Amino acid sequence: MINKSIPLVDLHRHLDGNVRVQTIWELGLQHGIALPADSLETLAPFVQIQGKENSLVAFLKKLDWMVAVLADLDAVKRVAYENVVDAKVSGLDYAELRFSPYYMAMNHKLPIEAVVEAVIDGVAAGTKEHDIKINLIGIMSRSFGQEKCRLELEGLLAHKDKIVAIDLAGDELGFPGDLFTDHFKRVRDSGLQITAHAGEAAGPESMWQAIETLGATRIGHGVNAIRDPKLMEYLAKHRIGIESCPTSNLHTSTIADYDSHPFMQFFNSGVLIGLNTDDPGVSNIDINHEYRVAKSEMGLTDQQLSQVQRNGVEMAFLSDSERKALYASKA
Ligand SMILES: O=c1[nH]cnc2c1ncn2[C@@H]1O[C@H](CO)[C@@H](O)[C@H]1O
Ligand SMILES: [Zn+2]
Repeated sequence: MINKSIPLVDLHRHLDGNVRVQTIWELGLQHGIALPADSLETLAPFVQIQGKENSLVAFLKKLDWMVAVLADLDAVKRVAYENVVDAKVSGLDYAELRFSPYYMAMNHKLPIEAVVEAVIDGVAAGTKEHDIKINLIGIMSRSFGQEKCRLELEGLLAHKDKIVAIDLAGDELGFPGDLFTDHFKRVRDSGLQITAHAGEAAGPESMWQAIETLGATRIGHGVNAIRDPKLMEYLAKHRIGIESCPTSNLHTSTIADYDSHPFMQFFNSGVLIGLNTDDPGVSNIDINHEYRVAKSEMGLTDQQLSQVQRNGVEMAFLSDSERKALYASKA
C-alpha cells in the first residue's frame, strides 16, 4: 500500500495535537498539575477521540490537556523531541510539524519566543538521533483573536530562518480569515510560505479568501471546495495543494463517514491532494492508517495511492534541490 520507492511524507501534523498520553501523565505528575483522571488508562478518553465529536470546536478541546501540562520549556522541548521520534517510528521520510506557540505558552505564561526556540531545539535533538527530515510550520491560533495572533506571529518571525511557513488554525467559523489580512501581509513580506486551514468548518468562500487575500499556496482540509466547481478548477490549474486528513474530518463531523469523503473527486479533478494525519495523538492514528482507510474505505487503488504519495512530495515546502534529494533517498 505504501510504495517503498517513493518518499512517505506527512505535511499536516500538529505537534501540539500529538502529545503521548504517557507524556501528559508524566508531566502532570512531575509538575503537580491536576489531571481529569487518576490513571493512564482513564486519562486516554479525555485526550483521544472516542467515536467522533459533533463539531470542529468540540474536537479541538481534546488538545487542551496536551498543552495544559507544558509547565516549562523542558516540557515543550520533550514534546517536540518525541514528535520527531514518533514520526520516524511511523515510517515517515519527511514531515512538516506545525505548532502554535501561543497555545503552547498560555497556560503557564511561558514567553512565546522561548517556546518557539524550545520547539526548534527539541526537533534538532530528535533529528540528530534519527534519520528523518523535518521542517517546521508556525501556527497562528485564530480562536484567540487578532491581538494574540500578532504576538504569536512576532515570536515566530523572530526565528523565521528555522521555519518554512505560517498557517492559520483553530475556529474557522468564529474567526474568519478576514480578521488576519494584516498578519498575512507581514508573513508575505517575510518571505515565508503560507498554508491555511480553510473549507473545513466554513464553505468555499473561506478558501477563496485564504488563497486570494491571505496568499495561501496550500490549504489544510479544503473539504468544502467540492461545493464550488470554479474553485475545484482553480485549485487544479494553479496547483494549490490540498492537505487532506480524512480521519480528522470524520472525527470533527466534517464528513459523515469515510465513504462520503470527497477525496476521489479532488483526485479525479486533477487537484494536487495528499494524505496527512492532522492530530495523530488526538485521533489515535498514524500515517499508515490514513493510507489503509484510503484504500479500504475510500476506494483508492495502489496505483492511485502511489500518486497521492508523490503529490505529498510535490506540494512539500522544500526547495527543488531538497525535493530531488528526498526522491533520490528512496530510489
Ligand atoms: O483540524 C484542525 N482544524 C483547525 N484547527 C486545528 C485542527 N487541529 C488542531 N488545530 C488547532 O491548531 C492549534 C494547535 O496546533 C490550535 O489552535 C488547535 O485548535
Ligand atoms: Zn490541522
